[in-house]
Amino acid sequence: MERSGTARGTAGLARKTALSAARTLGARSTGGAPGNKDSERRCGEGRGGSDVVWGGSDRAQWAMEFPFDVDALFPERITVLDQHLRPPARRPGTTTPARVDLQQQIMTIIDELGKASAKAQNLSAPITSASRMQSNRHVVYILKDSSARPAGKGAIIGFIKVGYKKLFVLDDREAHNEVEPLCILDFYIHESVQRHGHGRELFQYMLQKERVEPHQLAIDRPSQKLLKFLNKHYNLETTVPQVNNFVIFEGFFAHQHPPSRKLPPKRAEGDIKPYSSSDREFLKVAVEPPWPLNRAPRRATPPAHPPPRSSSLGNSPERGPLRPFVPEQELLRSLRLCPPHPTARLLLAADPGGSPAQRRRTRGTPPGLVAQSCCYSRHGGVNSSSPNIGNQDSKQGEQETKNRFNSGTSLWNTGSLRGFKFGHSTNGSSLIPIMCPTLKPGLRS
Ligand SMILES: CC(=O)SCCNC(=O)CCNC(=O)[C@H](O)C(C)(C)COP(=O)(O)OP(=O)(O)OC[C@H]1O[C@@H](n2cnc3c(N)ncnc32)[C@H](O)[C@@H]1OP(=O)(O)O
Repeated sequence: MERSGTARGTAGLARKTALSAARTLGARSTGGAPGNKDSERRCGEGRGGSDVVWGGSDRAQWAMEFPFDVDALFPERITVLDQHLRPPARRPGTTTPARVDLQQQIMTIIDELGKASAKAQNLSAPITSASRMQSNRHVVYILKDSSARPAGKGAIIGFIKVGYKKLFVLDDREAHNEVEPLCILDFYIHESVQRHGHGRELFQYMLQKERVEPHQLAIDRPSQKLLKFLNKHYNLETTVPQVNNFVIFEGFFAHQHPPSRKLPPKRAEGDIKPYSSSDREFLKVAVEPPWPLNRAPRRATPPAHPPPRSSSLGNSPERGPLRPFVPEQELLRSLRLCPPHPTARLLLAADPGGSPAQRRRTRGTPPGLVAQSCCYSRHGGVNSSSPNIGNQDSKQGEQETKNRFNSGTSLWNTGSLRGFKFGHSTNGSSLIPIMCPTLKPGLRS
């Protein structure tokens, strides 16, 4: 009996929430100082022309309303939630609904905040949701509006989500450092109350609770607004260029006390992971690389979404989408299995017999071919500028190349791609990489 009652309650709540979401992000953007109804006026300037109510009072508070009592759910002005999403202890004397209902309410709030934040940042999908919270060790700080009770239920102003992440960051001498700083992962204040100091209040509270200094933080793809915010309130301006999506500021390496844990010293370049996983990775565009790299197995299939953010400042956020790193051996294996590219076939057809010219070049391939510098081209194709062209009689080179790939056929250079040189066997059966000299972690689109 009780169960079905709870289920009905949850379904009712979900229905209400869905209705509400259809109106304005699941939570009604409503505001207005209590007792200030006369000065209220409706306007369509809110998000998506939603039912935002504007008030004329200086003390007017605006925020996100929910169809349940947010004020009772979150007794404190700022509530801290971890992956367990445990409802905070309620004020004495308040009726206590079933725990499952309270948790459902918390999940609704987080989901709606995540959607609102994504919309504010032009992200194709929320990076904050109840389910993502439950599956990560992140912490969310939620700021409620304690003064405005337009419907007697309180309202939510915004949130900040943080979490520790292992990152590979470059210092100002471009040395790699493996660290685990506290990262700002998502941050949002409702549009109607931005630039009222709420962001600072929340940020400051988080800094105190987490016991960190602003310069010790890493920021996951900060927006322009956040960069300005950090500059204004914390004098954070000069960034240390990175090859991943995180932004760190000058001073990050100055104090290596916790929570930024410096891990063992610089490794050989090849051992360093090419990027540090951002919470926004899953939003990235699946940029199809030219064949044959597009045949390489991927660890994750990124959804085909538009770029996660259009406006970002600094070095790291402006970089193009990163792709999951394909281990070298895996890549080589898959490349050997790849069928020849149609263009390669055409070239071969136009230049029958694997092209004597090509063969001559191949014969001239010196041993140095396998250690040329990387000359990445998105378009691949024939690399006529190869410094190897013209060295025709180096049998030693040919032999070395043959031995390297056990192919038994001669190779000609068809181009280079992301640190790999590609050669095509003269029987046209496969395009294979003939070098991978300096697979630099940072050299991505
Ligand atoms: C890792 C990430 O989470 S990146 C995503 C960050 N979030 C967003 O961009 C979502 C949209 N923006 C927001 O939610 C808010 O503007 C926040 C969270 C960035 C800041 O919260 P606020 O309550 O507005 O900040 P607060 O009032 O304390 O400080 C205001 C300062 O922030 C900066 N700022 C806030 N809004 C803007 C804006 N629209 N344009 C430029 N700067 C802005 C300015 O420095 C501003 O000072 P100013 O008004 O004197 O110019």
